[in-house]
Amino acid sequence: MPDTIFALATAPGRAAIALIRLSGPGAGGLLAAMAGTLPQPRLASLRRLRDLRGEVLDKALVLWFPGPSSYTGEDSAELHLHGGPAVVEGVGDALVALGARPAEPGEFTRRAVLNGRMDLTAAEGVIDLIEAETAAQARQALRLAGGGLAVLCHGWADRLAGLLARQEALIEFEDEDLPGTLERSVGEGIASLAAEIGNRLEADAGGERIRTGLDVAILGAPNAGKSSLLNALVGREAAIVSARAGTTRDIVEARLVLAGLPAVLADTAGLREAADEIEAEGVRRALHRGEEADIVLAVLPGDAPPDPATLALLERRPCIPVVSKSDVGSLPFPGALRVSARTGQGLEELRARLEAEAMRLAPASGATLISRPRHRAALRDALAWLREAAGAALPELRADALREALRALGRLTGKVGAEEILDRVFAEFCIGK
Ligand SMILES: Nc1nc2c(ncn2[C@@H]2O[C@H](COP(=O)(O)OP(=O)(O)OP(=O)(O)O)[C@@H](O)[C@H]2O)c(=O)[nH]1
Ligand SMILES: [K+]
Ligand SMILES: [Mg+2]
Repeated sequence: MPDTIFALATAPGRAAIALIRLSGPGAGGLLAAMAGTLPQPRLASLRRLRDLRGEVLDKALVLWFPGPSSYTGEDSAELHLHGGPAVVEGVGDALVALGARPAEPGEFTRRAVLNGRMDLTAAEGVIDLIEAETAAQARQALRLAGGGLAVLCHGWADRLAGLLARQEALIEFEDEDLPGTLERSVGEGIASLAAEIGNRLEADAGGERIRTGLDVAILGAPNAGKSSLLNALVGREAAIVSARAGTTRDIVEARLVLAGLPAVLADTAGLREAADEIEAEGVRRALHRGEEADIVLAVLPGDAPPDPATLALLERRPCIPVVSKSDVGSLPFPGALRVSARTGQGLEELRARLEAEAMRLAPASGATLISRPRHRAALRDALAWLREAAGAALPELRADALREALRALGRLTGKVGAEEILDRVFAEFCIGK
């Protein structure tokens, strides 16, 4: 029998209200012991809560959610306490004395998954919703938490199971006169399923970026005005600016939101022949960041000829060329945006360009469901096995491949290999959820 667990579900510290949740077979007994009697299910009741000695701990709103129609699927309760640390501690102590134990991070949602109240992808949506910093992220998380991916996967798994059953019939009754249409229909079923999964993978290409946000890097020669540009874009003095070349030696990060997506804007050390090992490390970090970033701003000072290192960078990867210091010079450069951190000229256009790029990389329509590498890997696996099944030379091999495709979908929804995958997923959770 599972333990009865409890946790503070609201943020710790002083607040108007602190919410403690309870879940497990002992939840009803605990609630009755503290509140006198069990209140009516799902109706808020005002009760005095007492400890084992009968001492009043708080006057609180309590809710009773008998299983299985609760968040976790178990008997559960909520205590809406006055939000002082002493009240919360007193109630926690009383719950422990009555036999409950503090919950592990994510343990409530984990129980919900184990009790079939939601699948693993919906649980991930719950974490994402808690972590969401922008509207686009929240929309994506809500769709996931609402079972958007789960419903798709269950539909695919059902069809796959049907195909597998027909394929097995083909094997079992090989000598009998099964209609050739059966074999053909299995083949067609595999092809249409593969096409659907493939389309979804393609349509959701930017889904992971919506969840993780975008990486934007500013690169260019020393004194090109990179740090000034960072500060101008984020509207504060995040990086040190000076007339001395080589001011920035390490990466300086600042956050901003682009078209509803969180982004990290990274200022880097100027690209140059380094004079010592610290400078060399700075340049190495800059170049590395430039390779990894989703978007690179290649800054060329408007009052000097373009430098070879920045030109080489522009050759190597797609960048947005930016001519800086447009108030003092206007180097002609094809396709470049002209900006001045000093006068603010061109900053609006640069921002618009960044937003357009962000939308191209991660369509923030909220229509995406694939939001993690785990989702993509499992669907790619399922797709690879479907293709294997389509090309299989023997009926037995085709059945094996279909079984593997079904397992891949099962890993995605948490039906297969649950424990270890659950551990990994719930490691991200906070306590009380
Ligand atoms: N006139 C003018 N000067 C600018 C502008 N932007 C930067 N500067 C000046 O250019 C010099 C270098 O600016 P930084 O922002 O430190 O340049 P950086 O590329 O970060 O330099 P390093 O970190 O040393 O590589 C400073 O003296 C700035 O005041 C601008 O838009 N117009
Ligand atoms: K500088
Ligand atoms: Mg700098």
